[in-house]
Amino acid sequence: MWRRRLSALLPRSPCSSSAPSSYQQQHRHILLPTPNEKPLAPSLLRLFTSQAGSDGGRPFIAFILGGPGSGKGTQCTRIASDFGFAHVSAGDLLRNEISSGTDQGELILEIIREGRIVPSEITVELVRKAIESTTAKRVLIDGFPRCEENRIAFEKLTGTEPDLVVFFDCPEDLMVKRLLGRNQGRVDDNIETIKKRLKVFESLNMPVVNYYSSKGKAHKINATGTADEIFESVRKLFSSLSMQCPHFKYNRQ
Ligand SMILES: Nc1ncnc2c1ncn2[C@@H]1O[C@H](COP(=O)(O)OP(=O)(O)OP(=O)(O)O)[C@@H](O)[C@H]1O
Ligand SMILES: O=c1ccn([C@@H]2O[C@H](COP(=O)(O)O)[C@@H](O)[C@H]2O)c(=O)[nH]1
Ligand SMILES: [Mg+2]
Repeated sequence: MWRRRLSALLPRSPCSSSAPSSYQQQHRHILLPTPNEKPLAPSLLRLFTSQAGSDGGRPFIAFILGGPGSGKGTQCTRIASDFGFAHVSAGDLLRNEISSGTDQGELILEIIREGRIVPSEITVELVRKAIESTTAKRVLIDGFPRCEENRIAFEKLTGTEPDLVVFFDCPEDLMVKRLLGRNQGRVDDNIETIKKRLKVFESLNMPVVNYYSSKGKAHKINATGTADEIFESVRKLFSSLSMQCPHFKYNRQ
């Protein structure tokens, strides 16, 4: 199931930047709010009573989405530690390819430097391998899918959809401030590339968030405030899953 040929499955339209689609405009309003210890909506509850994460099946998969600098990586580290998830960062997988000097490393570096999206053939395969090689029962996929083409390619190749999508909602000015202060030597943390990444986020990443919202899978988290404050909302969301869903057991093994 995880090993279908990706090139045959890719949709025709590439992940290229464009103005927000009418689909995007129409669906922005339907994100689910963060639960405040309230019961999950029936549509979400159905998702979490599936067999994902149970013995013998595939792991429980959560896509973690949000703009550049919205705090995905920061929050994923905490979720992984408190709720027993493996943390797969698509950006880190791509950066590993660059530092390993693989054939595709140079192409990936050029694309990341320009704030564009790496072809699905490359990223989906890296993400698939990472999921397949983990023994964890719960996996966070941080920063993927980046566009509808990525999403469709992943779903076709793996024959699966995420069980949960978390969207970190953050104003642009705050994201820019955080990125400029990150100081990790990333080639894309400069104002020119950041502006491009923000455009790509609006035009190509948001349609993915909106797609999963329309399917009742996406939870929006307010990503302003301190990392501790944001994690409090995150903790409520993941705790509510564990209370209501028999297959989402997060006690450390
Ligand atoms: N709530 C917060 N308040 C202040 N700074 C934060 C907060 N969350 C994260 N940061 C800092 O902002 C920077 C970006 O955070 P992080 O790397 O988690 O974002 P990201 O969404 O993973 O970004 P990217 O998409 O570029 O990988 C980091 O330096 C991080 O320490
Ligand atoms: O699925 C993905 C994930 C990332 N990229 C490229 O990498 C950079 C950095 O990603 P971060 O998640 O911010 O670490 C991103 O701007 C893209 O250029 C990608 O193409 N596809
Ligand atoms: Mg990150």
